[in-house]
Amino acid sequence: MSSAQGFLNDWVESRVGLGSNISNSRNTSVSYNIKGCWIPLTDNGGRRSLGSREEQGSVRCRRDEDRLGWFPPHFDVSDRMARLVASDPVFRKDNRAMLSRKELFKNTLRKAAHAWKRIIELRLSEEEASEMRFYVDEPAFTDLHWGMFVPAIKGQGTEEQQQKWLPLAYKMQIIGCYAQTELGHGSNVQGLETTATFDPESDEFSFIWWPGGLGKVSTHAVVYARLITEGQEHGVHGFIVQLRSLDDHMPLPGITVGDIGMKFGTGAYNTMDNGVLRFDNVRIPRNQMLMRVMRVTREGKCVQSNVPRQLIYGTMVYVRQTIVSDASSALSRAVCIATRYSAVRRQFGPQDGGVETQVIDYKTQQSRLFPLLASAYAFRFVGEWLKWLYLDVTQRLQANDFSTLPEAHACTAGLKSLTTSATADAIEECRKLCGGHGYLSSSGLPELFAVYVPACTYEGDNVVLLLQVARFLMKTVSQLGSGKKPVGTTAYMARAEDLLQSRCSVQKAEDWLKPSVILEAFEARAVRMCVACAQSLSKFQNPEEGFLELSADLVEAAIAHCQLIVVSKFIEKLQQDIPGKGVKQQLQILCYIYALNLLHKHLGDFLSTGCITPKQASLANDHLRSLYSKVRPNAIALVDAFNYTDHFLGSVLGRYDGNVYPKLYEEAWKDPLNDSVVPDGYQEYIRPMLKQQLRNARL
Ligand SMILES: CCCCCCCC/C=C\CCCCCCCCCCC/C=C/C(=O)SCCNC(=O)CCNC(=O)[C@H](O)C(C)(C)COP(=O)(O)OP(=O)(O)OC[C@H]1O[C@@H](n2cnc3c(N)ncnc32)[C@H](O)[C@@H]1OP(=O)(O)O
Ligand SMILES: Cc1cc2nc3c(=O)[nH]c(=O)nc-3n(C[C@H](O)[C@H](O)[C@H](O)COP(=O)(O)OP(=O)(O)OC[C@H]3O[C@@H](n4cnc5c(N)ncnc54)[C@H](O)[C@@H]3O)c2cc1C
Repeated sequence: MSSAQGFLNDWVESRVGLGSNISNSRNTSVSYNIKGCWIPLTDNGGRRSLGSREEQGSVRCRRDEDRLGWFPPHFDVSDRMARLVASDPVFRKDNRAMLSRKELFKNTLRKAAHAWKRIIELRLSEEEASEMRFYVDEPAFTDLHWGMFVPAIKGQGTEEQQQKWLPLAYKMQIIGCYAQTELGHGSNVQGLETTATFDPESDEFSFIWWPGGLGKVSTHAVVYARLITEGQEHGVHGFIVQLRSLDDHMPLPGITVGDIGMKFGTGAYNTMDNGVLRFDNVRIPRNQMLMRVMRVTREGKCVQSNVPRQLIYGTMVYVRQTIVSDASSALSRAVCIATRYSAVRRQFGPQDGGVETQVIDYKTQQSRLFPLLASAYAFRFVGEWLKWLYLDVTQRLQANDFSTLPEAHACTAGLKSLTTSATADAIEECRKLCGGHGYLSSSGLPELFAVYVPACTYEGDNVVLLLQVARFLMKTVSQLGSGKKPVGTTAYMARAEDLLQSRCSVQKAEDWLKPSVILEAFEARAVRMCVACAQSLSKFQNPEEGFLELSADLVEAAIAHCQLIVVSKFIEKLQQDIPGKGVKQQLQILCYIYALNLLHKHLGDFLSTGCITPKQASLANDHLRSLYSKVRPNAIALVDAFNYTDHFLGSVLGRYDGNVYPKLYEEAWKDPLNDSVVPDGYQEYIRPMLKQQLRNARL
């Protein structure tokens, strides 16, 4: 689909198939784009009060007003959508923490309906619509409709089923959710208790089920249940089930559906109607089972297709891939707030009464903040790469090549886990980096944290996902001697023998500036941890027992492997042509910071596996410290490059103009508690208490 074409028409008309599973696949490429472009710093136009040091930098983010040269196409779209949303009063940021659940939810419905109206009116492309959703910045039922319901039908439905359901879904004439998790089973999908029993008499299924899904909006769901025909079980499959009437939105007979109640935080993810659903002998036609993987005949016979069973999990692979890019967005947002505020905030300083020090100039602040800045870039690049990997695997699947599916599963699962855990921790760290004001709602950080943390759980608990990576790695190690060459992200394991013996060549701090040295240290660490786990596993008679016993070590090995992927994709990125004066050098510095900070944080792994010596670790740390000084002059430019509008950031501390204190003061007066000078409850509680004290004092 070209972005010039209308989003709605194009989606409806496009030929559906597994290969079109990625929403913005046509815009995906192996190369990377960053939102923003760089030119030598000239002046700051007097617009900002973020202190002075950053103005000494050699690079600076270009904003709309100084368009001069190269812009990645994605930047244009993203920038346009950011401004469209920011200038539309319907999309104004409510103070979500202050709204009741009902108001919150209704506001979300209003915004989602308005977004859809604008998408149609403006004939937005898929990429534009997706950017609009991003900047509206409110979790909504539409995420599940477009992000899971539609992909589930595309990935698991037959051509016929797609032709029937997708046009309805594309026009939003039906709204769907992804109903897989039960009260008692989430991670263990094969353990789902919901059953779909085929009844050959009536050509229908019946269900009993308890989901996490959409409690108030969806008319339809893809429900996952264990298929039973002729008294036999045939594993978990997806079924399209209508939940509510398309006339009056009432639940259909046999269906009990509602919201599961308030979740973590105020505002935050409570804009979403996560739901409870119960089926009592609900019957659906046979052809509403998604049958790409397995077909049930009119007589109730199961016919397996040539597509692997694992494709039933395909929607999760797709969404996990999108979650990695989202991690970079959430992280860059928090880092943008913390970095700008750190340049505004001054504490302590010269004893002679001179101006106090900007907190961003403290080495401790830099050592906490700059690795997070580096991670935001690292996750962006690995997210782009993962999109490419996903596109590649879907194209191969179309051609009946299933060989890269296990790797795609391991990469999406592992990187989803790594990036969401790091991002959730980073948002909280950014809050602390902003001191007391970071705890204010108006900093934007508390809500960002509350909205973001469930990403560590949904789409697969992060530990459960790392155990999937570990299984894949153990399989790879076990095949090393068999002549089967590891490929893709495990290709380095082919050099296992060398990597088990290798000695790090670093002798002085600058030696850590060689990408090959860094890569080899990370490869050696990952191989050694994997091989050590494999050796320990081999001592168990029962491998499953061994896997359970060693699971904590296996998770560590999986993390080492995933960190290697992120580091290597960052290094690969730097081998490409990167336009803009000084840009590549800055990215190089961030890449080293990302890698050396990981090395510092996981020193135990590197030392205990003998990959590096204590002396080399100390040199790495010396070098890391010196890199912070190189980032400092460009720190503000590096966060401006994310090109976030103040509307999107929703943070007084992260304002582009740095005008923090007057705005904090202004914001405080907006609180409903300040509507009256004397608070409600004064007469009832405070006055009697004060009078009592007075009486006691007189006695
Ligand atoms: C404002 C309005 C705008 C409107 C318009 C906007 C337009 C916008 C356009 C686009 C918007 C897009 C938005 C996207 C947004 C997305 C938002 C996301 C919100 C997320 C909400 C949350 C949803 C959920 O949580 S859904 C439920 C998720 N559940 C899980 O993740 C469960 C986790 N568990 C599992 O995955 C599995 O059970 C398991 C893998 C842990 C275990 O499986 P099991 O079979 O029991 O075990 P195992 O034996 O280990 O595995 C068997 C073999 O299968 C392989 N395998 C496992 N998983 C996969 C896989 N996924 N893919 C491939 N292969 C897999 C495994 O390796 C084994 O293989 P082997 O070879 O036999 O070893
Ligand atoms: C905000 C939100 C939105 C959601 N949206 C949806 C949705 O749209 N559709 C849907 O179907 N579901 C949805 N879910 C459900 C979500 O997918 C599950 O909660 C998730 O997959 C985790 O499963 P669980 O709750 O069973 O966790 P559990 O598996 O019960 O995890 C509990 C603990 O046990 C540990 N654990 C579990 N298994 C193992 C193991 N084998 N080895 C070691 N440790 C283990 C985990 O690490 C974790 O610490 C949503 C959840 C949230 C929070």
